[in-house]
Amino acid sequence: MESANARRWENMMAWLDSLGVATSDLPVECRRTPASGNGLFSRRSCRPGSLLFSIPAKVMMNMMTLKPYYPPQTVKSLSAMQLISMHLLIWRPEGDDDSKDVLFGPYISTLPREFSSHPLTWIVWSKYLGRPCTGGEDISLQWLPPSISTELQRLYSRFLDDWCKVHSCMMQSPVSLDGMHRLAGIDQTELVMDFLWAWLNVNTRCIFYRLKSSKSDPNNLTMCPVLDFANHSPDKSNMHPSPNNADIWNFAPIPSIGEGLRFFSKDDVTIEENNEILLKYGCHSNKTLFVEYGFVNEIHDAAVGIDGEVDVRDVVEKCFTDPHRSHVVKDVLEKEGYWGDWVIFSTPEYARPSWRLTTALRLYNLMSGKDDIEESDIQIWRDVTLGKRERVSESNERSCRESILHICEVVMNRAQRRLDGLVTCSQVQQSIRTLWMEELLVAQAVKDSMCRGDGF
Ligand SMILES: C[S@@+](CC[C@H](N)C(=O)[O-])C[C@H]1O[C@@H](n2cnc3c(N)ncnc32)[C@H](O)[C@@H]1O
Repeated sequence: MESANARRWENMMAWLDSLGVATSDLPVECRRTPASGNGLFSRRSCRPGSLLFSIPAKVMMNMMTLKPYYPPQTVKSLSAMQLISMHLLIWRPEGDDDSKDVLFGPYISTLPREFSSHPLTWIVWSKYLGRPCTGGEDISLQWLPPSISTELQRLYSRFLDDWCKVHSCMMQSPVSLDGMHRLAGIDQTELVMDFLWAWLNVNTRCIFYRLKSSKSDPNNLTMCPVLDFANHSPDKSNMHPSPNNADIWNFAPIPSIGEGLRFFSKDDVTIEENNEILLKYGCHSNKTLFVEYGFVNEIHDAAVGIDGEVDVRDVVEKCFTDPHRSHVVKDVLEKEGYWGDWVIFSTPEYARPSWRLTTALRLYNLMSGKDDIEESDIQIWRDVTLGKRERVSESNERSCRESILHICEVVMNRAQRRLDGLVTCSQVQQSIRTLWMEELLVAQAVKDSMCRGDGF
């Protein structure tokens, strides 16, 4: 590990020790990985189901541990995401220095110092600075598949909403922390860039942590030292958190900051010395991984078929060429809850359009050649959606199959063109290639399935 990283890790260990967390015998440590930044590695062999490390509640950064240090109206008006991001904004380390936060400084100092390879950075740079991101990848946002761009715009809106909220909150009820002096001297654009750094740290590192009485409360999240060095693997994860009482009994934790978290090796896995400790962040698509975390799962063996999906909404909307028919179809689909979220997907076992996509195409094709749609026709279509009948008609099914084939052709052609154009390959470009490759392979698999006459 580079010396700065090693020193920051050691400082965090000393800080944890000072707060009563025994770290001298910790079986894990931070090391540099070839392609995933820092990672967590085992210092010795760990038996299946053994405790790897415990993180007490008081060293986690979340709404409850930050609450005592901010005015009540600030805490009340901000979400957990916003409050933690604001705290990081205030205490962002300057240059290569350590964070001056007396509460969480040694932890904050271990966080990544920049996010130039994260796609949200490219969008914020282009909007605020009017130029591509430097010091990282000169990647044009135009290279991204359309559904990724749409999702990235949504992330950008979330980021902007949080920034507006934090900014107005800091204006209305100024926080009297020493760290505010640093912010007073910087301009607005720099401030947004600092908030971007803070927000991306929270968004890429926060985990679910029960703090509220409702399980689905969005404020049930925390930053967790040590754990947040763990990288993701979809199929080789060897660690899991153990549920605590609040999770098991489904109530807000006592005490209010929670009981902390304990992490175990999986019951069927022996972790050998020097193995990387990996978590599964969730069953996320590559679209989500790329937009939220800035990386993708590699495609390992395309020959056996891939687990993948392609959001084809933009292609479908372009297929809806007849403006009158499209308008009526959109109306019905919106009313019945079937507008958008249309994907084709594949697994090694099968490939097909999603039910929502098939449902939309059935309705569109039902209207083929008609100026208007009869309620009785809609009822037939509705009966299919409700499982009361299998199909609208044989010819409607054939037209849908043709529409799906057309969608696959469009997706394959544009993916191939993009892949031909993306020749130089940095790590970021490799991720973008993987996104296009997934589009190509999934569309090919769905096309093959349609040509074979498989049901959908
Ligand atoms: C919780 S942090 C993990 C620690 C992080 N690697 C670091 O250097 O601090 C999550 C971030 O790690 C990186 N990451 C995690 N798993 C990865 C993987 N399988 N491949 C590439 N990058 C990964 C991504 O940048 C992601 O946003």
